[in-house]
Amino acid sequence: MENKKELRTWLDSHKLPHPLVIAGPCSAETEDQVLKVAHGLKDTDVTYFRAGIWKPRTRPGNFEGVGAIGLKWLQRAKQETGLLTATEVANKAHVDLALEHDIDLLWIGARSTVSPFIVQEIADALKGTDKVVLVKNPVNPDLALWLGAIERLHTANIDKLGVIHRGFSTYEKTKYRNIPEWQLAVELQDKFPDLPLICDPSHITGKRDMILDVSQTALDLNFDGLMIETHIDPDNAWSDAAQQVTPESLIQIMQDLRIRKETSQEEEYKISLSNLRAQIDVVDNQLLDLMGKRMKVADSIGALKKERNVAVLQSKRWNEILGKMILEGHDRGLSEEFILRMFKAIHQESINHQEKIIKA
Ligand SMILES: O=C(O)C(=O)C[C@]1(C(=O)O)C=C[C@@H](O)C=C1
Repeated sequence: MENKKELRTWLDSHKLPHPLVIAGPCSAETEDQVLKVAHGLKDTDVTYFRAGIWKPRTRPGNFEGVGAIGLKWLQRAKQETGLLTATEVANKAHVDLALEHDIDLLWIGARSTVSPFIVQEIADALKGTDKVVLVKNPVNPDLALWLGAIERLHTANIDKLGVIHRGFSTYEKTKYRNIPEWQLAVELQDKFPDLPLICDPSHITGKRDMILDVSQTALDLNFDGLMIETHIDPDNAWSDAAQQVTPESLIQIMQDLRIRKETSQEEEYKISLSNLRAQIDVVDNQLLDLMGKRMKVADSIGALKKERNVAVLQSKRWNEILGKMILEGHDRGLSEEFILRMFKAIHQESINHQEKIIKA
């Protein structure tokens, strides 16, 4: 599959003066709840009203969605508010029911994107549909798997496509529910600049007070839209209570977000930017020179270890370096997360260099 301008047509046809907004409750709970949220979102920046009808839950025994009856509530919400409708589908039966009820936008969830069998089943069921179909990233940070799902839909003649970035599962405890790994979204934009890219800050953060911040980062990275879980009474929601916001908060978030232009044609801006970029180029070259030098020292250590028959990995020394660099980095305004990533990569490269020498 190749990038093409037409991938954006469905999004551009909305002619929005702001990012696309998809909002609504994590789960449809009752008809009254669905309609109240929808009315709260009427006449706002929201274009698509979302609600989960079938909920994939990590453990059994939790609320798993109201099922097909909720699709009727979505239809009623559309009639009463004019909002287009959206829901998640995870198999052929869901697709058939969603199409029967004329749902406007369907998305494939992160737990389905990991399974090529499921994605293919959904693509076959959707063949040739004129509905919008969005694919959430797989739970693991695998760009090829994510794009593979898009390709299956594209091959099934589905033209109105897009992706949703909802972050990635990790065993490590972080401030996020699902870590954003923004570089994957940046890589995806490099490959498919015209494929609409939506951010789901609700699932990335898991906490409503972080949603504005993550949404702003997404817009700063040229995302085309946001999917934000919105509930009339978030604390008492039947699923994902901590990450839902009220319609009023959503309106406030949209007001607080700064929408920046992709670039500026002003001469002064262009001159300042090119000066600064020249400085970045100089520093990048210095960084490479230093890395090259460091690896030469590692080569010498490798040769010494070979001579004395000593193991390459020296955990004590390595942990000392890490601890010291985190402190030094902090003094220079560098985050611990960045220092860890950078030095882990440097350490790995140093080990690779030494291995080469020891095995020679
Ligand atoms: O100090 C060593 O023994 C090294 O081999 C160097 C180095 C490093 O690159 O800093 C590499 C591997 C060890 O695990 C520890 C540190």
